[in-house]
Amino acid sequence: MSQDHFDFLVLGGGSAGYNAASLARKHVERVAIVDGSKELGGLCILRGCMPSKTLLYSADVLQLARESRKLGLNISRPQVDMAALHQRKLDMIADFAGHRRSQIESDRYHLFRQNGKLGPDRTVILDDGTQISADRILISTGSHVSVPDVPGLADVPFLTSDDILDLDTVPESVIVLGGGVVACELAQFLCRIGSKVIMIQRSPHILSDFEPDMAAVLEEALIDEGVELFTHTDIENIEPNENGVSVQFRQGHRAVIRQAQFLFNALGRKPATAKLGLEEIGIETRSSGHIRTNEYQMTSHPGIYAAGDCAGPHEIVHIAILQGETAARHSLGLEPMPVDYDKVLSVVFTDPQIASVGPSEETIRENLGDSLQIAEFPFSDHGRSMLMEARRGYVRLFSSSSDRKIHRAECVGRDAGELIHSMAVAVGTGATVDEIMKAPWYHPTLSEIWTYPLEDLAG
Ligand SMILES: Cc1cc2nc3c(=O)[nH]c(=O)nc-3n(C[C@H](O)[C@H](O)[C@H](O)COP(=O)(O)OP(=O)(O)OC[C@H]3O[C@@H](n4cnc5c(N)ncnc54)[C@H](O)[C@@H]3O)c2cc1C
Ligand SMILES: NC(=O)c1ccc[n+]([C@@H]2O[C@H](COP(=O)([O-])OP(=O)(O)OC[C@H]3O[C@@H](n4cnc5c(N)ncnc54)[C@H](O)[C@@H]3O)[C@@H](O)[C@H]2O)c1
Repeated sequence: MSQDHFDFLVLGGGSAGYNAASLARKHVERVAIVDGSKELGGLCILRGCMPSKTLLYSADVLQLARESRKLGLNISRPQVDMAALHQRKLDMIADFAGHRRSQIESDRYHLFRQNGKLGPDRTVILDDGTQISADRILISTGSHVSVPDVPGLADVPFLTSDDILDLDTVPESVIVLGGGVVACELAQFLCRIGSKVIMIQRSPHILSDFEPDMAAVLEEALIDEGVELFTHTDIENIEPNENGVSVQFRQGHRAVIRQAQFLFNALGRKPATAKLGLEEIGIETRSSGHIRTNEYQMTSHPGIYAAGDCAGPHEIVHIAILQGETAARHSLGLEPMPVDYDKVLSVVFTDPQIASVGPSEETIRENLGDSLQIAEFPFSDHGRSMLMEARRGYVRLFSSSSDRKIHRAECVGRDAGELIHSMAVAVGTGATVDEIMKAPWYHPTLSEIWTYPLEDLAG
């Protein structure tokens, strides 16, 4: 075998690519990782999940301290120390990234620190013109911030999530464009550290991919904390002014103008597929730019797979890893399970947190028809959440009178991202209400809240 030919090659060494390479390396000798980023580690570690959750956790503690009087405590003037917060984030990320870098740079892999594009016959052409090839290739190039066609947006300076995660001072005021996951998590963070935050969302409610009831709880919390929230808007113009930026928009018949020191573009991400030469070798993409794959992550080109944000349909790390590993397994003849999104698990790390598992409510209603049974319980009536003063939110279960399985679960409230996992086990394994009821539930825990809707469904 030639020195520049590999058994398995990943183009992009983030969550999808690295995990696919790691799995492939257990079965074949020559595995190549091609990644041209300034720093190795991928979005999740460097500019996504880990830095954002590091900062959000501190902001949650700050808020708890601010609300401590409710708990009979007197914590005077809690406030953020931005220099220390920023340094802690840098240290945390350096640690995670260092670990990943040592894995990728180990002699288990052949690492090429350049960007690449696809050539004919399963070749990859690196930036310096070198050509390498492989029996199997995984495209896992991730995504970048999108700049949609909003009037004026392309002509004004704006911050992205990368900039917010790297702040070492508190911005005086920020207009957040969008109401997706990034917008909600980071708008609350900005508000809690002391910025005046104005949020402008096009859809009728924030988190448009989530159920309206879930979003409503968070909207109320954001407004109570001081975020000025506009939903159902239509942006007409964005322009710079001497103090920063001004955004002109309509909300119904009302014309509104808001100004702030900074604009934060949180209008979503686009797959990083434009410069890969996909069209030239016949790899199909969707209108969104995502690479079209089947349930084994195979593209339209034999021997070439795609996984993670560049393939979609979800931009979530555990899905990127699952897709990458499925591609590696399939390409090596290891007969993986096909990837299906029926049991998709989502968590939004706001406060209250928002979490769900299973198909959307609309799909469940279609699938279950008259057999659908729904039961719910509010945090405001549950002993543990009451004593924690965590009264916002609810849990809701969707079952069927015919198979008695738990098909979907929703949780909005304190630690929802942890609480959802017991129901993720139920939905993931196809457990029935009666089977889950047999589990012991400790008193008084937050988890115990699930027993109320379970008992209702059990009749
Ligand atoms: C602010 C923020 C917070 C997030 N929080 C969460 C969270 O809490 N939980 C969660 O599940 N998800 C979260 N996500 C989403 C998650 O980070 C992504 O879904 C995930 O990291 C995508 O992994 P990936 O492997 O597809 O891409 P990436 O990790 O982006 O990896 C792609 C790699 O490919 C490289 N590359 C690109 N083009 C080329 C090329 N031509 N040649 C060679 N290399 C190339 C890039 O440099 C990069 O290293 C968050 C995202 C953001 C922006
Ligand atoms: N907790 C987590 O798991 C987590 C955290 C952060 C990000 N992520 C993932 O990262 C991805 C990116 O998140 P995001 O929030 O940047 O994107 P998103 O797609 O979730 O949200 C983008 C928002 O911008 C709005 N928008 C888009 N184009 C617009 C336009 N032209 N005019 C007005 N509004 C417009 C959309 O309606 C939406 O509300 C998501 O898929 C998300 O799953 C996950």
